[in-house]
Amino acid sequence: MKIKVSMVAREMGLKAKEVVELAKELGIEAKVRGEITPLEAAKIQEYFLNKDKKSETKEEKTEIKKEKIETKEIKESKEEKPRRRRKTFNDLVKKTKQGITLVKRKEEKPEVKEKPEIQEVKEEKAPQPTGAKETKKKKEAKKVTKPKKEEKELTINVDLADMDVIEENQVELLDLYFNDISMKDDEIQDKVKTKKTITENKKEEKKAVKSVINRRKKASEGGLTKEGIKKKKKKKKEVKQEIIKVPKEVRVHEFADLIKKSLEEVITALRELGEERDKNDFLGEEYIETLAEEFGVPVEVYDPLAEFDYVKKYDEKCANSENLKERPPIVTIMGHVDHGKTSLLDKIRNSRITAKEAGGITQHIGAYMVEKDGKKITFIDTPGHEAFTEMRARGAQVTDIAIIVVAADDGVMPQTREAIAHAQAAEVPFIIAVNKIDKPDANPDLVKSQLAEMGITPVEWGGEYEFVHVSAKTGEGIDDLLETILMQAEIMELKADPTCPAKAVVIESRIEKGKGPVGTVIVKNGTLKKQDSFVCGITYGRVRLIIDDLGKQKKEVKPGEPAEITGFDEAPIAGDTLVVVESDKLAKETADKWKTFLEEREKSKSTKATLEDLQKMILEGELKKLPVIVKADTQGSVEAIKGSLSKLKNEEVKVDVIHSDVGAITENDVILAKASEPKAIILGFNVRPTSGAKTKAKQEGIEIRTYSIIYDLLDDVKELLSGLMTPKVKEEVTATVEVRETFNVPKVGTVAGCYVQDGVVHRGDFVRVIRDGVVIYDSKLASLKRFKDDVKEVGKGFECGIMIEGFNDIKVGDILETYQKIEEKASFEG
Ligand SMILES: Nc1nc2c(ncn2[C@@H]2O[C@H](COP(=O)(O)OP(=O)(O)OP(=O)(O)O)[C@@H](O)[C@H]2O)c(=O)[nH]1
Repeated sequence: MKIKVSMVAREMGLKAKEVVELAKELGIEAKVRGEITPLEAAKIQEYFLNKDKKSETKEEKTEIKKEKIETKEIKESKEEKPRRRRKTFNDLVKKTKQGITLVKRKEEKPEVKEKPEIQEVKEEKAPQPTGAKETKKKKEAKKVTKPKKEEKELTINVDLADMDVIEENQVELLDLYFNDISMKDDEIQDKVKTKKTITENKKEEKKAVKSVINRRKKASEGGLTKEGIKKKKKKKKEVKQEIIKVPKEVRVHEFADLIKKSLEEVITALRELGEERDKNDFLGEEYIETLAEEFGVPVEVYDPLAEFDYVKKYDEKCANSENLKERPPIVTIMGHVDHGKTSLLDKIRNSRITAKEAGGITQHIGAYMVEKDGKKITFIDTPGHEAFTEMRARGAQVTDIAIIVVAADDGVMPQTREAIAHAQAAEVPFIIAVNKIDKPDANPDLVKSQLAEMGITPVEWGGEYEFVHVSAKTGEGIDDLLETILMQAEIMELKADPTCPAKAVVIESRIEKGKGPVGTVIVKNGTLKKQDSFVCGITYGRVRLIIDDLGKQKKEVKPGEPAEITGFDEAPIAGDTLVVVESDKLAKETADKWKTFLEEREKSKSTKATLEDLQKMILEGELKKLPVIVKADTQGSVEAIKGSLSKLKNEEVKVDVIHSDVGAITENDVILAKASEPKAIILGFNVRPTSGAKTKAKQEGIEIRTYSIIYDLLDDVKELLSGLMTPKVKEEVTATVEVRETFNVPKVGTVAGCYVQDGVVHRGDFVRVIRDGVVIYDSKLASLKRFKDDVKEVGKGFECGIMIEGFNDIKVGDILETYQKIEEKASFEG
């Protein structure tokens, strides 16, 4: 990738001509309207900064140390360039998500506190290079990404070599002062994988639920309400009361039991908050807290998962590791049937064997490592996206980089699209390996244009995706592929701390005669050693044997490396995470707790339907989109449906097509739907699910809907979206009541003697107090009586006694307007 001189100039606050002159002084050839490499840009900038520094030093006539100068510059740049935008975490996320970008960010300097804001500059689209030039450019670009001593020595703080393509026409400079760039690699990885972190989701959930509660409580606002007084009084009592521990996921009836209230009381309290829930519904954390306050019961909400989640505990413990070291990338190969996935895996493995470990016997353990230019790469030996997504669905994402194999003589096929959808859904960057390039009818350009149509544009066409021409038969391009993988790994800065206890992911397992349960694991962090006690999902054990992919016994496994281990109590499940713990006892205890937790969670989830889940999520502000998978009989239908679905959106909800393709609904679609967060709904047009897909969908609680008329499909989706939208609340006035007398009842409050002028007053109605034509209070009826009896309703022309919740200042002559709130299902207009 090259950068326009004009753009470099703009970034430096100079004219292009001045940049050309600086370049000349450095012996770099540059033209005002020309382009330079990021490294050249970096050199120019450093040179310029140093020049500047010298002149400053002269002026001040003081010897200032280099670091000080840097700090000063930072401050100055902050003052001088207020337009600069600070690099945000989202930018980092964006960066890593976008497949291959071309350059590596440099080490940041954590001690520097000042952070200049970064300016976004527009880059004109690079012209599409052709032929030999194209290859040259690519090579040049690649060169820039390699760790160069020269680059490492640079002390400049804003480095154009750190430029990163963010959007097609944009180039952004990384802010090297941004402290978070020093985030541990695992953190970055984790954050990248889950676009929204759990904490973010929590915050949003809390915010959303709070806003629902606030909205619905609006009626009782405006002064010290009875509830408020109640709360204050009860708070005093709380001091003496025992704190009740309530699990985060609790049903209404379980909550009632825990706080020793009747189910009726809890349901009524919820209703008063505007929430219609039945006994089996789950309460959100916010409702638990609000209800507890209402009842004056001190509670402590705890997350049962946190107690059992050994992986989370491990991550917390090892989060601030200071011994991060580069680790090998973990690669999965995916693609259409017969496009050469297995052949490619074999070729890569054999090239390693023949070249390096001649005589070594390849052990098929489910993963293997190769070395290229002194760096290791781990390949997962099970090609295909099923295993990849199954693992993700189990919460473990082991793959760092995916290779999508496309046969050059066959082009993009359904499973190519599927594989891409799976990688994209998992936010795993991918490289396209255009295979069978040796074949006479190979047409790599066709593959490129087919993928470009899907938005997967090759780098040489100005896009972001690396395409590598390979032949699994002749071995052509394999080196290039490995180089590209390493380049991507470098961008991702995959790091781990080998000094920590190990965390590994199981990728395969089996029971072997004489050895017992055997599992292949890939270590994600720490070093796994013989005799380590571990927990692994619901199983546990102690590492007895470690065998590598060449069949050799080993004493330990380092981060990024695969190995087969024995010592499990039971066969582990692929996708489960193994974590080393202090003792066998703790390992067993943790595994048992995990098992209990999973069983409980399974029980509690079993009554929840997908749609209900979605609806609840949207009500709680968690969900803004309805994830769907579209399968249809022809490409034309797929496009038409996708086009129409994309238009179905409003400010609250929208459809998110996570995958679409021609053909029957398969088990893979179900797996993908399951791995989506939240689970996706599968829409079939003129196609049906296979029996395997039907069974799997039933097992996994995935909804499949099939249609033969597009309008029916769209109507149904609109209906679903309507169901997911927050219901509209309409007010309906029930009566107009005149206050004719007031009575002060000691310890009870003011009772208004009223006459119903119009309509019918109901117990439980809301009420507005109108004095001299102005609404002075909005609340609810606390009681409705005829003479001394509580009544359900009082009609026009009758007298009644009314008390208003939280309001005693009622006066003769006040008019009460009673009303009801009617929830109307929102209707999606689109
Ligand atoms: N000429 C040529 N043939 C290849 C190449 N790669 C694979 N093949 C052939 O293509 C066929 C399919 O290759 P596989 O490696 O089995 O393909 P796959 O994608 O693993 O297939 P499945 O495992 O069935 O999904 C085999 O006959 C291979 O010999 C290649 O680069 N060139």
